[in-house]
Amino acid sequence: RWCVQAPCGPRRRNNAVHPLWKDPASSPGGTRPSPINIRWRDSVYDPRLQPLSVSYDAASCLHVWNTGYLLQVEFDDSTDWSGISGGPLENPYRLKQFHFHWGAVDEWGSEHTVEDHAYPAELHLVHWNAVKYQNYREAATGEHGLAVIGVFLKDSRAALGPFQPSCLLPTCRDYWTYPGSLTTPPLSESVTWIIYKKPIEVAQDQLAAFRTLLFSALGEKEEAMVNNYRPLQPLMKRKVRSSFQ
Ligand SMILES: NS(=O)(=O)c1ccc(NCc2ccco2)cc1
Ligand SMILES: [Zn+2]
Repeated sequence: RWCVQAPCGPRRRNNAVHPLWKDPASSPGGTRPSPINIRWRDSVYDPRLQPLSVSYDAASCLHVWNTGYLLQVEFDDSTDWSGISGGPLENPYRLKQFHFHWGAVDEWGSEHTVEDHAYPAELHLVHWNAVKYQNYREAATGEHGLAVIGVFLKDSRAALGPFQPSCLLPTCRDYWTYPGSLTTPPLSESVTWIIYKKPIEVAQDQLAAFRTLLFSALGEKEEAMVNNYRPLQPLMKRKVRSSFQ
C-alpha cells in the first residue's frame, strides 16, 4: 500500500481545502496556461508531426510517494534510461516522474477535457530537456524545458497493469499537442503538452484506491485526496495541433 498520508510538509490550517487547488482559474500574467478544453474546431491536423518515440525502462523506477496533493512515481534521470523523442519535440526528453490527478467521482477528475468531456483521472508522464538543461529543476521553469504526456483514464472492468510506464500508454498513439504550463505551482509556462486521444482503461477499484489517499498529514484531521485538478484555463492565442486527421 502506498504511504497514505502526505509527508509532514509545511503546516496547513486544519480542514482547509488544499491551498493549491484554490488557485484562481486565471494565471495572472500568463499567456499559455494549462489545462485546457480540447475542441476539434480549435485544432488543426499537422502532417509534419512525427510519431512520438517512447522508450521506458521500468528498472529506472525509484519510488512511489504521496506528495501532499497527488500520487507520484519518481525515476532515475541520471542517464537516458527512459525518455521520449520525435513528435513535436526538437530534442530527446528524459522521464523524471509520472503522477495522477483524479476526482471524487467518475464524472470528473481529469485536468484536460475533450469537447467538455472530463475523464475520472489523468496520468501525466513528465520529461525534461536534458540537451538544453543540466537538471530537471532548471528545465521545469525554462523555455522548451518540459514535455508532459497526458493520458486519460476511464473506468472499466479491465485492470491496469503494474505501474510500468510503458503499459500506461494507449495502443492508439494519436495525440494532440499544444504549448502550455505546469498545472501546479510554480505554473511555469515551460511545457510542450502531448495528450493522447484515446484513454486507457482502469478497474473501478484502482480509481477507488486513489481516493483513499489523503491530503492531510499524520495527526491532522483526515482530508481525502480527491479533485486534485486545476480548473480549465483559456486557450488564448494558441493552436492545438493533432497528429491525426
Ligand atoms: N501537473 S503537471 O504535469 O503540469 C506538472 C509537472 C511537473 C511539475 N513540477 C513542479 C516542479 C517545479 C520545479 C520542480 O518541480 C508540476 C506540475
Ligand atoms: Zn499533472
